[in-house]
Amino acid sequence: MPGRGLRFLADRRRAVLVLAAWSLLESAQTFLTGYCLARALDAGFLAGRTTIGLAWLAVAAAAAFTAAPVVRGVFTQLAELVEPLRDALVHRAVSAALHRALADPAGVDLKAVSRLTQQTELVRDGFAGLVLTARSFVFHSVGTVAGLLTLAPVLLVPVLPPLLLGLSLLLAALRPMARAQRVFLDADEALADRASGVAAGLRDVTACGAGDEVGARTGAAIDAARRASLHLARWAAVRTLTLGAAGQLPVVALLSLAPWLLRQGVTAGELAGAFTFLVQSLLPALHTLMAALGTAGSRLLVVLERFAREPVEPRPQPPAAGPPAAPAGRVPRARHGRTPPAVLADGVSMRYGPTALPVLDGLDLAVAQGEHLAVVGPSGIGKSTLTSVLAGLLAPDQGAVWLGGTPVAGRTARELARLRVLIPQEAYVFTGTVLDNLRLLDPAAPPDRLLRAAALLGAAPLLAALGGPDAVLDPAALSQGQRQLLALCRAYVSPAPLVILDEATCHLDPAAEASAESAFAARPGTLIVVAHRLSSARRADRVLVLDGPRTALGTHDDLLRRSAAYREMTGYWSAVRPGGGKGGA
Ligand SMILES: Nc1ncnc2c1ncn2[C@@H]1O[C@H](COP(=O)(O)OP(=O)(O)OP(=O)(O)O)[C@@H](O)[C@H]1O
Repeated sequence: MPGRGLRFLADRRRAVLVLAAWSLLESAQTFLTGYCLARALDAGFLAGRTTIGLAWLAVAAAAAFTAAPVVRGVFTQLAELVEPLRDALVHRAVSAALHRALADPAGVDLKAVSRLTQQTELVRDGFAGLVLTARSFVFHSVGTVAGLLTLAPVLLVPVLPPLLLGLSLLLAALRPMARAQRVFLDADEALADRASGVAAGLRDVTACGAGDEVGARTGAAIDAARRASLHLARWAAVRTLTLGAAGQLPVVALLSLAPWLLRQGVTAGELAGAFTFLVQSLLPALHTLMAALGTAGSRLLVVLERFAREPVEPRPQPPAAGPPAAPAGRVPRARHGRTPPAVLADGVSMRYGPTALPVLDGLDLAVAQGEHLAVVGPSGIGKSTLTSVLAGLLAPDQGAVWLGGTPVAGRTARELARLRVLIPQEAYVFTGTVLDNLRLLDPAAPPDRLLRAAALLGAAPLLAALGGPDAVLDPAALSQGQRQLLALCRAYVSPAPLVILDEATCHLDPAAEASAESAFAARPGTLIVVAHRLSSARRADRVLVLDGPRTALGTHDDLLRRSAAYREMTGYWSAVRPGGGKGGA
């Protein structure tokens, strides 16, 4: 990074030199301010020659009047340095976003917007601030040292040692300060990612009964952010100490050694001039430099690192989730026998408010152990509401639900997790290894079982693309389909006998969806799928058509004969996509 920075400045040598020339004029001003005051006192006012004193002050005032053109010159040259940097960053951010979009057309790179706007502006402001303050400090120091040397070289004795000590301390603290800032930003981002991941997958987390586990992981992220923030605050204190050493100590030393300096032949005017150099020029310049280094500097470093990490070449495309090598054949399923049904809903009604129309109105449903049921219906009719009620996430206003003969009412999240697993559309994936993600619902599951499940569900190529089972996942880097595949693997190995997929395959392509559903159908247990493609409904043993008063239950062929709602729906699906899809893949 420093190498690239130097190369950037070397390419703009002319702007740097002109900026240095303007800055030299600024240090001449610094020099004149203290020097004229010393002469005004010694040769003028203290010698009883008021006119000469006033004349020296007039020279200092004239020097101050040149400040405006100097500042204008400085800022013009600063723009010559800063704007090309901004253009280069925008170019880089756009290229990276386009390449990312080409690599994953379904993915939405929200960070690109931040890089284009906020992060680019952060770099621009931070870089401009640093150049401005660093340059100002260097030239004010040159002006101060030149002034002290001209007035009386012995004045450097109290000033130079604390100044050099403070600056060395600051230089030594820069790296650890930047590290602390980087750790803080990383921890902060990790916390934000985790919080947004949990928020997006809250239904998944609740449905899985993984609240404690996710709470512990989120708590750990909060602790890490708190520790990083404290560490950063300690370095801010060190920065203040270095400011004290470099800026205030020379003033204290100058005042303390004043009697000795007077004995060395330093005049009162020279002492006042030296004091002016320190208090009016060096100290403010040092103060702004420290502030810029402490805040803008470390932020700049971190944001620039982000830009540098961003690939501007197309990334290798992760393989699409393909079908598993050989989906196992259907396990023979017990039909309604003496065993209790896997799912029994008895007169279930559900409305979202006292005055709202019921979404479910006296629904009766029995799903046999081992059965595969598809639920279809127009958007907003209540399919997700039904899955939530069956999974025990929503308590019905009337009626009751039993899973395998156990009433769901009053069960804890852990108890429910043993009875069923519900995978919604928004899959929850967290920063952790691939295996940790897969065994969220069964922490004791051996790795080979997890990998077998992944292979069955067609997720093996994805796992390989992610870097293997022990690779650490970045949830933000995963597409919706990839997240869904991981959540499906997790559900597959769950010990729950009932799996409910609420459009949990909607981001997979039809082939991947078919193999995932076949794998679930072959899994011992019962499967309920909210279908969003005709093909998905056709694969099921029975189909529940949710459509208010036209609600019907039967096999695909049976429903085609007797349910107008089902015929309309299949007609719509076929018209939208002859292959049977409703879209969304
Ligand atoms: N938390 C809620 N509060 C109030 N109304 C809700 C809530 N959740 C769902 N609804 C309403 O209940 C109805 C059924 O919603 P639900 O999500 O169950 O339908 P859906 O068939 O799954 O829809 P889609 O296919 O679009 O996902 C809709 O009118 C919806 O607006």
